[in-house]
Amino acid sequence: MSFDINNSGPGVSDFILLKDLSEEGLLKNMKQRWEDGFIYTYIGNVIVSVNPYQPVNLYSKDIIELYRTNDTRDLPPHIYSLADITLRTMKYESQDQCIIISGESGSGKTEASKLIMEYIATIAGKNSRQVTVEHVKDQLLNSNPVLEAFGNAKTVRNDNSSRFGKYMDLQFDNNGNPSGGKINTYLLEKSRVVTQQANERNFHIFYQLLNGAEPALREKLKLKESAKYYKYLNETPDDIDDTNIDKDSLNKIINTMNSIGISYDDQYTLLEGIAAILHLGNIQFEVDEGGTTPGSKIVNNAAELLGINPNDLATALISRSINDYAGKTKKIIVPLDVEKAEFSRDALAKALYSYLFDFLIQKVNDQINSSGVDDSQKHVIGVLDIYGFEIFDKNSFEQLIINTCNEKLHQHFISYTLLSEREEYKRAGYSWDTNFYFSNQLERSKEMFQLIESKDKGIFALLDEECLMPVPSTSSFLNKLDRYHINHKYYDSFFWLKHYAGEVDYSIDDFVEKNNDTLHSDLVVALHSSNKETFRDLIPKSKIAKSSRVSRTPDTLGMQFRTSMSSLMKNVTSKTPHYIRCIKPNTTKSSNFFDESLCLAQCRYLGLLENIRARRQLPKYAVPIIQRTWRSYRAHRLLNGMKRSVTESGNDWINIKWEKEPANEKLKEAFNNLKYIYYREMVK
Ligand SMILES: Nc1ncnc2c1ncn2[C@@H]1O[C@H](COP(=O)(O)OP(=O)(O)OP(=O)(O)O)[C@@H](O)[C@H]1O
Repeated sequence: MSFDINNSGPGVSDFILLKDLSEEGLLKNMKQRWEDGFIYTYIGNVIVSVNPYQPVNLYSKDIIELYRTNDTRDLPPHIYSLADITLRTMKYESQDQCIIISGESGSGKTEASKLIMEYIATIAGKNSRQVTVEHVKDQLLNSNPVLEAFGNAKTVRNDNSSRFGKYMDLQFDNNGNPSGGKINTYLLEKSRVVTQQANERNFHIFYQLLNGAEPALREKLKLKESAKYYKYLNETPDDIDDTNIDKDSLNKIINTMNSIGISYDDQYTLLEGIAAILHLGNIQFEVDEGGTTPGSKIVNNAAELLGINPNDLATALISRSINDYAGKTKKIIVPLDVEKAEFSRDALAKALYSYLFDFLIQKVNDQINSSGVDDSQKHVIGVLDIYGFEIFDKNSFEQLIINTCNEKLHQHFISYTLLSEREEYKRAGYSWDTNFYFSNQLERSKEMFQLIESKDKGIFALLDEECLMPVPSTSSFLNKLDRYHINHKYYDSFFWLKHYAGEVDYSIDDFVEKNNDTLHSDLVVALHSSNKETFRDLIPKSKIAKSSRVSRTPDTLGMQFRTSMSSLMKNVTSKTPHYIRCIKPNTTKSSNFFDESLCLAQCRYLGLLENIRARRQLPKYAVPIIQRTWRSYRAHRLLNGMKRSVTESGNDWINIKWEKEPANEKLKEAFNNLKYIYYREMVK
């Protein structure tokens, strides 16, 4: 289907106009539009996007130009419209903005974030110093394939699934021209480095390196040419299909790293680290008279690449110093059995990968962060592309973390977007009856966070407490959960949580292990003894400091998660939010099958129907939707507090009459440009 400026598609292009306000009505409209190639539909100023699973002719410079120069509400619903509003609001209100893209894996979040960036990069620099703008734009867009190589993987749900949350600030100078960007990442799925589910792959870069490296590079990194030789990669029967793609990809990645200014040395460090991880994965432990020993040749390979003395690496893998609490300040060395040594090895591989990932992000940021613009002169548009709610057959610690993060974003959506809007209407003198769904949801969120996060008896706190025990165990953790929460209405034993998006049965057996899954101090010390400065510098300073102390506070995964969540929420809540809700139409990546029950489940947990209902409760007079020009935009803001009444004009547009006319001429003129869409159905 090609883009037609005058065709907004079948059904209603804003769900608020639905005649049949029911789940059936919502799905019918969504299906009908999707089948005809209309993948976008509004709910007021939220965009619902349904993955087309095929190339669509909706994106081009010409179409961008249309959205830039027209009142976007006169055009078919489009992600460009949301990008345009965001950019204008940032410019004209001098306020930081944030676009939150949510939806489950494969629903199109990353594609949406790229489209937003393209739109902004294309139009933001109009009439400005073109060279700088082009540079920033290239840097921003080019960083994507590199981040995807290290942060994405093939999963059963998506061939190119982001296994991390990405928050990108697009920075602008005072004139609204892009001046740079900054990327923050969250919740990298480190466990994938050492194990993957059937038919899934490790992060792309491993295969790209193995299949794409020239013989000389492969020799330097001591790598064989196929994924099948590596334990961390060998669970993927369909790898062969991807070999050629991977081969080409490494060249592309290297070219892109060159183009965004990542030095040869830094690139080599990244690849050396990746190779070291592959060697680590092949280390097997045996038991002889002296206790556990690792296979020496492989240890040598990994140690050499990491610049560590092989004996130091081997010792750190097979033994561990622990705090002697009786003596308060002493550490004692305990040997590890094979299972624990394997655990240490995997912990090192995961930590190393996440350090390399952070290193890459820092290098990209060094290149895209705006220099020469002082912070007070910067405005930003943040784009958040993060995992959606997850319910699998087996839900582990990672799902608890991801789902808690989604609880936070859901709470933010309700409290910030809908309630703050209600307040705005109240201030303008209109009443908007309390919406029970939303007040209930807020109450529910409060209770849920009490259950999950409360400092003393919340789930994460109890888990940390368990991890501090001399012999932590799943059953003792479960007993604690039951003792404190068995009567909680969102909790049930063994252990089950009632999230806003559905009930999730968590497999608790490896929670303790996973929560404790951080690098033990001997491995930190070993890595820090590297004779290669870059590897030494990879380790966060706080880790190094902690490794030299006796500490009673565990540095658990849950704790790291809470810290990173609070920084994410701080970032998001300080900005004006805009929402894109992505829907995945089926699980087979098909462009012609709309799976109604799958879509319904997503509509439910995204709260789409309730969102529509809330919007329909807005005052029956008129709903200001969009601003035609800068002047009318400003007028809208200035006139917002004035009472107004409306008369029906017989079509979708209304005449508005202000009770008090604006005093000054300029405003009057602007006022005449002001356009309001009228929701006929809402006038009873
Ligand atoms: N607007 C679009 N036009 C065409 N194809 C699309 C569009 N959006 C998504 N797709 C297709 O769907 C695939 C999955 O989309 P995407 O990677 O953006 O999902 P995601 O929600 O980011 O998934 P994950 O959470 O696993 O990273 C894309 O690789 C692409 O093939």
